[in-house]
Amino acid sequence: MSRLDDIPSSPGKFKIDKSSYFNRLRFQSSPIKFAFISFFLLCLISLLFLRSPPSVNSSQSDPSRRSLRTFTYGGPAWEKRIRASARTRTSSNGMTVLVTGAAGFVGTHVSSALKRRGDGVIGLDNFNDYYDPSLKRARQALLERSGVFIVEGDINDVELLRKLFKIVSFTHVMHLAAQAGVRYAMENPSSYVHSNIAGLVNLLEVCKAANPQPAIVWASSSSVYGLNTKVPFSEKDRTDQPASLYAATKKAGEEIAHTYNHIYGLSLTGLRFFTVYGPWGRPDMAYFFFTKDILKGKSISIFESPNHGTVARDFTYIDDIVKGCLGALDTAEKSTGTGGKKRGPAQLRVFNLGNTSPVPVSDLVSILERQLKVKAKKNVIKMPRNGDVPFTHANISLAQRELGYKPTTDLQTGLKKFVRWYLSYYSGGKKAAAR
Ligand SMILES: O=C(O)[C@H]1O[C@H](OP(=O)(O)OP(=O)(O)OC[C@H]2O[C@@H](n3ccc(=O)[nH]c3=O)[C@H](O)[C@@H]2O)[C@H](O)[C@@H](O)[C@@H]1O
Repeated sequence: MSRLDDIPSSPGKFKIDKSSYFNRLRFQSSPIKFAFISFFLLCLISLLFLRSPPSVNSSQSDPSRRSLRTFTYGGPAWEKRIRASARTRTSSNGMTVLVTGAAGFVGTHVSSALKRRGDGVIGLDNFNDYYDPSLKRARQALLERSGVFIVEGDINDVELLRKLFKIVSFTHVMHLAAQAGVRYAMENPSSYVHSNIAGLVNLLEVCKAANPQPAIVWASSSSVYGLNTKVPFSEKDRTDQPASLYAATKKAGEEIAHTYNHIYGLSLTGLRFFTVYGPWGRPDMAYFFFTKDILKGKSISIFESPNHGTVARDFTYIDDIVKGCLGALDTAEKSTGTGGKKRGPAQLRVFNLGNTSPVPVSDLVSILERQLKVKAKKNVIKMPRNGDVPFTHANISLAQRELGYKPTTDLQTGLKKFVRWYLSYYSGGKKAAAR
């Protein structure tokens, strides 16, 4: 029984009055009818508009829950900054590199190293808030002082990418923009698909259509080895058992790279980074937030594998990674296609960039304790089912042979540099870290 039927007095009359009123509206007054329908449609459109994802220059959408922002670009002053930043110092054989994710940890260091040696560099970054964007802004300011301009935009923005390729004839793309982090993939899976798969495809689409096509070097990850137990991890080992969605998207990226190399003749080099750390690092990584928490007197969780086994990582210092990136750019052959058509076989490579000496996480904590001169409040727990793997260990002989890659910084030395930077960046040490 509907609630209307509960009305005790004259329900018929009530109903008759109501229907005759609507009958009058429907059949006798077309202007009122028109106004009523228009108002209804307007409300519906507004509702749909408000519910749809925000547009970025109206050519892209961002399903990530974090990056709800729009970008503005264009104009003669903007183009002038791009041209200035892209200028090479050594006019003969300098590269012109588009660095995506330039305000990120590795992106900042690579951009700065390229600029220092005279290459032309244009950065691209969407400045999302996966971690404190003010750190990204500080890195941007650092790069600006050395003459690197970062364009604010997303790799999914096809119009922006086309525009950049129209203004600058990039010889290389160093693709570092990605949704990083292993554990966050369980919280926000779509951001990984958006950046690491859709974004990569979008970028490769623009690269394949460019004339000339650039050579592309991009960041894969040690996480592609997943549950592989054969150590040290070699590029020939199986990578078909990813333990996290993050790893799965990086593995997918390697397959996508194969496709674009095969169909369009794009020169592609994937670099499997092994837990990169150092100054200007990522606050979502363990060594970074352990430092912060130790200084704040907060307890930290140290994971252990089943049967009290240690969890270890082949921690790799940022300067060594930068050398590997530059080595990959320097040895990258030209793409063979033009304007979307393949003209011959092109280079396709994958390299491990690790340190070759895994260190237990508990040792990492001991080193931090010594350098911070503060005892950590340790909470040893069984590794949660969060996508983490128990250990990583790189075999780097291929990168050594082909890129001249030779890591020289051990964890103790690298962490010392990180801690020095951390304390000076969050000046005031303990006090500032507690902010
Ligand atoms: O090598 C890689 O490819 C990956 O390296 C890191 O991932 P991860 O090695 O897991 O680095 P952290 O998140 O800094 O963790 C380091 C170690 O600390 C452990 N950990 C982490 C968090 C925590 O609370 N406790 C803890 O013991 C982890 O299990 C891991 O063994 C990066 O976060 C990834 O983006 C990157 O792709």
